[in-house]
Amino acid sequence: MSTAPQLVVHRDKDLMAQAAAARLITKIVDAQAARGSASVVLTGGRNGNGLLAALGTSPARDAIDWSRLDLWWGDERFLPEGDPDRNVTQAREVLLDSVPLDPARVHAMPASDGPYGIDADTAAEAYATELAAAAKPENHSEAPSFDVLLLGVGPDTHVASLFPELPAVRETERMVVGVHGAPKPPPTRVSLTLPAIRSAREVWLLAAGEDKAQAVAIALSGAGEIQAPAAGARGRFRTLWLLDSAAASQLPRDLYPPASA
Ligand SMILES: O=C1O[C@H](COP(=O)(O)O)[C@@H](O)[C@H](O)[C@H]1O
Repeated sequence: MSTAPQLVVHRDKDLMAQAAAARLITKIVDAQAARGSASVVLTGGRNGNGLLAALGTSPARDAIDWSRLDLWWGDERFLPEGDPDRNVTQAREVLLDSVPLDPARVHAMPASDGPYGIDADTAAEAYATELAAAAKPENHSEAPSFDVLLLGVGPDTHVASLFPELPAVRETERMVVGVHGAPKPPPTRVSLTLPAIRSAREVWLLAAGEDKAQAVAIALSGAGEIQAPAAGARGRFRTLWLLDSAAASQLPRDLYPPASA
């Protein structure tokens, strides 16, 4: 199953982050009530970290049972453990170090000084093995059925570390790949692929700011996923674009939804 994108436009990026955080808290609490635990795939970048920071200051964060939450990553900059540019380092700083997570449920992607050495392809294979171990037979996928998979949208329409025209966005079999020659530093990364992204129940794409406006308009106007990877990111039950008004400013009239403040 694949879902048509739904759009929610907020007044500005702070309100977008707070509303997305509130939405995520509800989704996690609901999933824990329905299935005992919840699984969320985190994204890096300004909007992903903005959401986590907003979640950290929300009084409702205590509604989450943090010990029954699995966290995964959509991509990672392939750098040494603790490097300030790693997505997991930034996520720990803005939120993860201040909540009572079960460390065994925090599935960070390998670092370049980790057990798989400096080979991003081997690191990607190891992460794929970890995903497969968490997948259930009824998922019919080599990846778990994540409750929510978050993706920041880059100004060039990249999501996770799937950049336009690079081999990673063309992958149709593997769940995780090493990325080489990324146009945004660092050049070496590890990323979920579109098939892995599409195994999620819900995919939420986050974009705020004028510099994202063109990417949002292109991805939502029928572009192909090889040229505009964000266009290929879809959830099985829901695909939600969470925007601020600046990022929505170049959307064609027929796509622009009423502002939801
Ligand atoms: O490098 C990355 O960029 C994207 C988007 O980041 P942003 O700062 O332009 O919002 C991010 O989602 C991805 O996880 C990250 O590795």
